[in-house]
Amino acid sequence: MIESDCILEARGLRKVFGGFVAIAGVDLRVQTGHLHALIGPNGAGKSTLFNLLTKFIQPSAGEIRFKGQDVTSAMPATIARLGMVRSFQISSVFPHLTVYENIRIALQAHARDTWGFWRSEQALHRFDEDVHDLMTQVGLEPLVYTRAADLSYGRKRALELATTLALKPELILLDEPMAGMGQEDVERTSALIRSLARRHTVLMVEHNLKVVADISDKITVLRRGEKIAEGSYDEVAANDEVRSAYMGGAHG
Ligand SMILES: Nc1ncnc2c1ncn2[C@@H]1O[C@H](COP(=O)(O)OP(=O)(O)OP(=O)(O)O)[C@@H](O)[C@H]1O
Repeated sequence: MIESDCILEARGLRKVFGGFVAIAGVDLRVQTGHLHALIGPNGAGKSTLFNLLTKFIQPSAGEIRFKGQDVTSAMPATIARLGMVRSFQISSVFPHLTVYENIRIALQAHARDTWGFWRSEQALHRFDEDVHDLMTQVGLEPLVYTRAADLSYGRKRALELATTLALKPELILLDEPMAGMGQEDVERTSALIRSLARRHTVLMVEHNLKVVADISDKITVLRRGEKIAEGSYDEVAANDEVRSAYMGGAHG
């Protein structure tokens, strides 16, 4: 049985690619309200585990439960409807539309999915409050009429996050949210993710260990498809196996 404080649980997850064991029977528990990071050296299996959890690929063995429900065979769209949403992959930003329009379209898409209406201009104003709320949450309020194409890289990611939040997720999955960012954007984005984690559970794969140290509640460390450590940053950083995995020259 799954305890109620655990929003996502994987048991014995295994993925074999043509004889190569990429994930070798991993157990993972993501606690409700946590910002949980998945780290490990290159080739450790982070992306594979992430793709398994978000149902982009099917496990060779094992079980995945979201809010107690078995989603091992569910499609990505199904788990998204249940409240587990992967950002930066599912959400799409339209470059020629403004920040406001992009967020409103995401809200419309979600509403249509749920209710099957919202067509008239008048009805669109029903979204104004939610658009405003989401823009505020991700710090894009001053850029309401800026086209997505004209935003900095970090701001674009903030917009993508807003369109993810429009889907009303309970669990947000972030795949290397800081990838390709300069220092200023990294600082802004990590503060943003930390603030989102006050209202949502977040599971992220992230290479930037400073960010992971600064904002995570719990960290799972993978190496060669196996979980080698789990706990707070201080706990995993003190683990001999983790230290030797990172001293092997690979980065986080
Ligand atoms: N589709 C696939 N077919 C065959 N092997 C794969 C496939 N996907 C991943 N692998 C292998 O599984 C192992 C784990 O890869 P994965 O990309 O999950 O690691 P990672 O921890 O995300 O690495 P990185 O930090 O470099 O992104 C690697 O050895 C990789 O070559």
